[in-house]
Amino acid sequence: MIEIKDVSKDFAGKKRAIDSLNLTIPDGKIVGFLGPNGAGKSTTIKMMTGILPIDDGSITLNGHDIEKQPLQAKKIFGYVPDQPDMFLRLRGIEYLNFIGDIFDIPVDIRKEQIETLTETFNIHDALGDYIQTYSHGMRQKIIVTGVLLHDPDIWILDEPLTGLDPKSAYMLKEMMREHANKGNTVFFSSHGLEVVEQLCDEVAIIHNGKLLFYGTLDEMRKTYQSDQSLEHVFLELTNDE
Ligand SMILES: Nc1ncnc2c1ncn2[C@@H]1O[C@H](COP(=O)(O)OP(=O)(O)OP(=O)(O)O)[C@@H](O)[C@H]1O
Repeated sequence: MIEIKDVSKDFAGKKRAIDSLNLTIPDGKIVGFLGPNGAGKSTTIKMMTGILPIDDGSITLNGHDIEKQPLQAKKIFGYVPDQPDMFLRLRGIEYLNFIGDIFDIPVDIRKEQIETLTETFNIHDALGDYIQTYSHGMRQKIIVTGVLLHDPDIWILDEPLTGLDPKSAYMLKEMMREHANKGNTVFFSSHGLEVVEQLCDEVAIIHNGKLLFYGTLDEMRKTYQSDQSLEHVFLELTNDE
């Protein structure tokens, strides 16, 4: 479970990026995080993962405060950033072994998992290459593989499906469902409303740093007395005019 309590964030000289955000993301569900460009999705995710400091409020992951207990909190989540341009000077296999080392994954289990996951995502043949030479989708897949390798309870994924080929996107969606069905937390941001409609148990919609809606799609339709698609309600909700 992720608990965001009264969180605010300001960047110097700009309007408030996140404004008193309260959101509890439960276990056992896939929760989609939606909002127009600049709404505050990545900023929220970066505060959840300890990349950005929180100005006001607090965030806990399975009870561990990300700022007060960063090591405990960081052990239990995996994060896929929206821009997977990291560790570019490492070869794919070096990156995965690095993840294996920091999370103490025994070498035999690690080897087997790397084999299976990279075959699934079709990047096995590129493991000896530098990440620098990977395409955007391949970079995403190596980071997703790293997350799956250490098998954290909580998955936090920032636009994980953007840039993935159809088979890899399908596999990742299946894995997300399986992970949630086991009682874990899956939270992901997306601009793909159809994917969210198809995959998520609940959605959170943010706009101008404020939460506009949180609940199931059925609840959303009831609240807004609409039998229309998520796209329709989303556009209505986030229309500033
Ligand atoms: N490092 C930063 N410095 C200054 N302003 C920032 C920084 N990061 C984000 N912002 C601002 O915070 C607001 C929220 O941005 P954020 O990246 O969280 O939006 P987003 O919902 O993830 O958008 P997108 O869908 O385009 O990825 C925007 O106004 C953005 O300009």
